[in-house]
Amino acid sequence: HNVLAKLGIPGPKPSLFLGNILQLEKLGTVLQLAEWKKQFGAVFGLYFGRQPVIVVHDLDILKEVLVKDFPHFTDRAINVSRAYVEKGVFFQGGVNWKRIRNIITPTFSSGKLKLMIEPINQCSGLLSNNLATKAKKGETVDVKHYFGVYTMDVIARTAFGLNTDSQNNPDEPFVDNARKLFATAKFASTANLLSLIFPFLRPLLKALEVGIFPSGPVQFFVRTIKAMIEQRKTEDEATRSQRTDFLELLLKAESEEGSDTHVANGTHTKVIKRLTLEEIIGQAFLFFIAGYETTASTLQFLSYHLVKNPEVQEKLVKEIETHVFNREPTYDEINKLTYMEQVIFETLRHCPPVITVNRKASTDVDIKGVHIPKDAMVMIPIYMIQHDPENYENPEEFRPERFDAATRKESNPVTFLPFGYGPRLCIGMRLALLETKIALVHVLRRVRFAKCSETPDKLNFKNGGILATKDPIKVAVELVPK
Ligand code: HEM
Repeated sequence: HNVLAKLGIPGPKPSLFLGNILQLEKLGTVLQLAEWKKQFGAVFGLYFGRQPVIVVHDLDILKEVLVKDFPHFTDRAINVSRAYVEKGVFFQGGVNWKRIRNIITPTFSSGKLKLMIEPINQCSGLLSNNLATKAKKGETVDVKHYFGVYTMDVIARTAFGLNTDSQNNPDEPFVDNARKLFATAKFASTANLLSLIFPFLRPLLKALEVGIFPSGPVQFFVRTIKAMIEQRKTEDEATRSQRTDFLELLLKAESEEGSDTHVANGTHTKVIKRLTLEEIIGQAFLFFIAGYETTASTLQFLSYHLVKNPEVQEKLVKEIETHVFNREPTYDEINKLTYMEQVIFETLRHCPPVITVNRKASTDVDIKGVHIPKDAMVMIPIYMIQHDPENYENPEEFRPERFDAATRKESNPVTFLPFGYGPRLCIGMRLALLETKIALVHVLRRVRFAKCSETPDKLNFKNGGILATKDPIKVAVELVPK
């Protein structure tokens, strides 16, 4: 606990075993980080157990960490310790991260996304029908629930070719298990705390299969993915060649031949391009969890902002009416909805679903007078950066114009980080934007979001690394006359 002070990096006093974890848990990441920024400035240090963490708000330093010095900051400092899950590209580091990332990148190309338009339109059609039914009954809506079942259906169809009907089937196990995964996933789980305080316990915790994610839902997803893979292997060539989902692309990579040479610190390593079965399951699991919660949260916060800013909702509706006639939107039409993109970006600025991301230094690095020691974690406080009045004037106001083409051109890209930045940027970003836009086109043709007596005046966030409100966000939905 002297490491950072010796380097002249100020910060709150850590407690003996836990460091500063309990302070973050008690006040919540958003409020506690804001408090410390006021006290210690743009760069300060804390400890997760024994792990030194340098929290950086300085945009120049961040750019170096995320882009220019990325070779020294490729890894995240996250310990998931659970079979299959840890193989997901999000959790991998170094050579393995690069290999898996290269293999799965084509899965999210524009060509592949175009193939997903049809299933996403189908899921969005169901979503708008369900919201219209609620409107007819005059009932209020828990928006997270409706958008959560929508994003689960989208990911099940686009990633696995599964025709789940989470939107109409309240017992659909995918949604139930995904919800449990996030409701109980805790950074401050006993297992995680133990592994931070006593790093030598990590192999034992791994063997015992304990980590951030609860075991029941993880086992459900792993079992389901394994069964889907087995099923695919029994299908004939013709059936499989029709399949265009992510799982099929991952399975193709299982039989891929060839190798690449990876060069790091003057050492050449031969890297096999192929994915192992365990790695395929890891990626498939990751797509489920990454694709569900984040996009559902975005739609949830967006509808809340539309309720609070009716003029934005009307402008959005006008744009939809101008560009997308009364039928399923095409890929090109979706790309013309520039105001909608501004509204989505402003939502992601105001309410980034992921509050912070981290990078771990693989060697000692000096950036702008700050010495970052080997193995220290650099924390990128996304929420704070996007709410800093130096980066955005009156940051608490919802103003989509901040993202019009001219203003964006002038702005520093490191001030907008909802999908991260640099070579480890979110791989599903374009899919997330696409499904958000298609959902909005369908929904706003049928209903408008409006305030009800249960709509909160102010969002009240829970503790944790994912931005979630303490109480469900409820709004009214009003039917658009035909
Ligand atoms: C609005 C929705 C989403 C948000 C806000 C979001 C946010 C993020 C963030 C902040 C990161 C870390 C980036 C970094 O470290 O620089 C990330 C990584 C990732 N995301 Fe997303 N995400 C979203 C949707 C999706 C979807 C739909 C998928 C896939 C189905 C996905 C898959 C991934 C993967 C695989 C990574 C790990 C990339 C790597 O480590 O190389 N995300 N996402």
